[in-house]
Amino acid sequence: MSVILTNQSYGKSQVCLSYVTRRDGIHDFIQITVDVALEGDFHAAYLEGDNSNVVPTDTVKNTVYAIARIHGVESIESFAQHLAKHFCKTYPQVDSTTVSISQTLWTRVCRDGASHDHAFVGGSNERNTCRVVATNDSLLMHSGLLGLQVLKTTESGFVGFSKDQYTTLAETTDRIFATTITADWPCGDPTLDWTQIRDTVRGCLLDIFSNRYSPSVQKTLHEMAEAVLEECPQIDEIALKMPNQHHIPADIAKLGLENNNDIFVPSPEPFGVISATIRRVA
Ligand SMILES: O=c1[nH]c(=O)c2[nH]c(=O)[nH]c2[nH]1
Repeated sequence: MSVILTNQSYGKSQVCLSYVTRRDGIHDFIQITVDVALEGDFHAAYLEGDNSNVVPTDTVKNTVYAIARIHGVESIESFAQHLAKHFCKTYPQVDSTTVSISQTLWTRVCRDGASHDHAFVGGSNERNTCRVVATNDSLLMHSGLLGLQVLKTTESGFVGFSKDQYTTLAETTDRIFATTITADWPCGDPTLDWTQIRDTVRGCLLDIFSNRYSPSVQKTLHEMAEAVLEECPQIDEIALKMPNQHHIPADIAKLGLENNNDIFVPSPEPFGVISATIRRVA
């Protein structure tokens, strides 16, 4: 039988690192999980068992910590950039390196308006994300966030949809809207303040979600993306994914009781999946 190796990459996943910055007794804390994938001239390892070009994934893991020591972790984007460039610069057999980072969020403890110097609160599933793809002469960067879980108890409806013999969904102009937002946007310019841009994006997403009537997840998603592109001239495109996490009115009529639109069954599955990419046109 004749076969062909059409593509290959390898690396290390889920490398966890925590990083403390100390400035005048005030500490910052960043916790990240890093995935690194290398592409390049590794064919001989697959085809002949020749490992001479293979940078062990164990070395890849160690390099994550070494680059943190050398360059620091000022932002996930700057760290991903240093790490991705390192493999391309160091190993001629590496054509391209993809570094994906997910940041676990810790917020400073605040009491009576004062932020604590070195104590933080965690616990949310929200993550900041980035993905960098580097070669020796190109750099592709994306920033993002995921796990931003939001819900509103009114100002959402869904009417006028297509109906056929299988449609049972009732029209409503007052329903619960719950979703967990994933957002991803290209952010190639190395002069950008990625952290500040992410804060603005997050603010726009929450503002539109909270303060505009939603005739569908689709329309709200589009309005959220439009607001981001309007507020952030540095971003030309944003991809959003917003599952529709249904809270279905409980059928208590069969119990002889009336549902006043206040008793719901949270329904984790199945769930609607709504996603789109919206781009600025000149
Ligand atoms: O906002 C919505 N969009 C849909 O496409 C859809 N489909 C559905 O059953 N409920 C909803 N809600």
